[in-house]
Amino acid sequence: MDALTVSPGGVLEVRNHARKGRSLYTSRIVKGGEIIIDEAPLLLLVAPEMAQSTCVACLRAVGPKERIECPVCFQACFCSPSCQLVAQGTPWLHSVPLCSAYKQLAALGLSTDDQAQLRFLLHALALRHAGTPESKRRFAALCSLVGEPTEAEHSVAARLAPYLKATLAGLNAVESLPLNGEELAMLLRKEQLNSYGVLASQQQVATAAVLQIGGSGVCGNGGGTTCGGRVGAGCSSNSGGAEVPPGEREDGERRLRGSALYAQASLVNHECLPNVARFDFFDSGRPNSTHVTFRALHDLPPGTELAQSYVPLHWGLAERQAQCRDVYGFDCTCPRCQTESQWSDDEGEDDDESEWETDTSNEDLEADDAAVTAAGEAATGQSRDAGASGLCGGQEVEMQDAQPIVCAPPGEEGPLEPTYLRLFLLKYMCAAPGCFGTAAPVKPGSTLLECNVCGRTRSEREFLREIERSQQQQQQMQMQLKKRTTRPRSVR
Ligand SMILES: C[S@@+](CC[C@H](N)C(=O)[O-])C[C@H]1O[C@@H](n2cnc3c(N)ncnc32)[C@H](O)[C@@H]1O
Repeated sequence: MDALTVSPGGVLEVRNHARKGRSLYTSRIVKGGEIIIDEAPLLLLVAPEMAQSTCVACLRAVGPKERIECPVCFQACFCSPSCQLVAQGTPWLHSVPLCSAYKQLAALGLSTDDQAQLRFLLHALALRHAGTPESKRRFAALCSLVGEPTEAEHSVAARLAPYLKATLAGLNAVESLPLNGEELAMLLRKEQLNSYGVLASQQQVATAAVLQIGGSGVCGNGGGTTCGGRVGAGCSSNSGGAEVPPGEREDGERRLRGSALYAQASLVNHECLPNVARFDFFDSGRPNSTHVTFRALHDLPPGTELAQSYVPLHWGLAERQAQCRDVYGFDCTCPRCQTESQWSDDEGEDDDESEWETDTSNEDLEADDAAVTAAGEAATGQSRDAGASGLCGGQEVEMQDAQPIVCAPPGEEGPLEPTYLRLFLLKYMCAAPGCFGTAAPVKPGSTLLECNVCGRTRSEREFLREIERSQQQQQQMQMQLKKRTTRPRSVR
């Protein structure tokens, strides 16, 4: 496979994957914890229901005391005078034509979902209309993202076109803008497939709860990844470590403050067991706070395809597959799905109690248990036979003294070893109650993992305690199974 392009730092290449389209591959060894993408956005969009608490220039969450409301349209706010200046002076942020379009839009009394889609179209068209080298570059990058419109986008585009025309009066350029349905539908599809949802901060969620702000600015349980800003994609945020994860709603969905589109980050495909995690820093106050970064979960050899999960790691097989199919338009056949679809078949047979009463079940559990023990020992270097090999991902891997468990996926083909899957989820899924973010090493070589949703860190020692707890649960299950298997059949 020839590389289509090579990233400036030479770490990544774009290649075509037969099934997934374009994809990013490592071109050298990448260490776990290394940042392999650090990229500025093409477009930032604030969710209409968060317009009073999210800076339209940098997507920072702002409290009522510090926010500066747009004195013209009252439909946007800024976190500082400098952001106000930047937004008003940038054609695709909040320049006079967009401000005027926002004002017109607010007067139409549309649903927040329609407003969100119209705002996206307005910003995309403002990019196209601005005609500066920078806006042309951004619009070309937006058009190069994947996304052939479906019937759904065609009908939404046809329905929204008259409203768009009405609100565009402020751009003074209705004639020169591409208002044909095909182009609008294409833009909508590209946003659906490629935008990243940005989680609301805790304060925004609390305020929204008090004001009972509804709307569609949510994503399925914070999943997302990359894509499907309004509904699905990569909702991650480092807005603080709290009991209730930022952005979480009672119904388990996470509220979004907005979404962002990135050129390179949009090329990262999906696997249900990712090897990178996305981190964002909108509330950090640091330079480049709108950049998205991707960190490797573990060491990646050259030629590894980058994979993020478009859905939260804790989602079940059926939910994950439905989201991939319905939102992103593909059937996920990744190793985790293959493995869990076999489990589902087995589970279907569990209704027959005799299945549980075979000795094989116990043997399987004991084998798993031994593997977890071996991996756990290897993780601390406690193995009695240091340097011996242990079971990980169905592969024999060399366990070295005091090395953390590094379970690199065993390749695309075939299902995974259940123990590998269990260890992977224990290691990389945030352990904070109800969070379900993805954890990656804080820096190359570190064994401290940081969650990309709540920001909590977990040491290797804490991870080992998780393994122990998991083992204890398994042992309890075994005891229960043994009790059942020793029951005389006649008393069933
Ligand atoms: C954000 S884009 C990723 C980059 C895309 N492959 C491209 O060529 O631009 C998301 C789209 O990539 C494809 N894709 C991502 N992960 C996939 C997977 N595991 N299997 C099949 N297609 C996948 C789907 O078409 C999906 O809608």
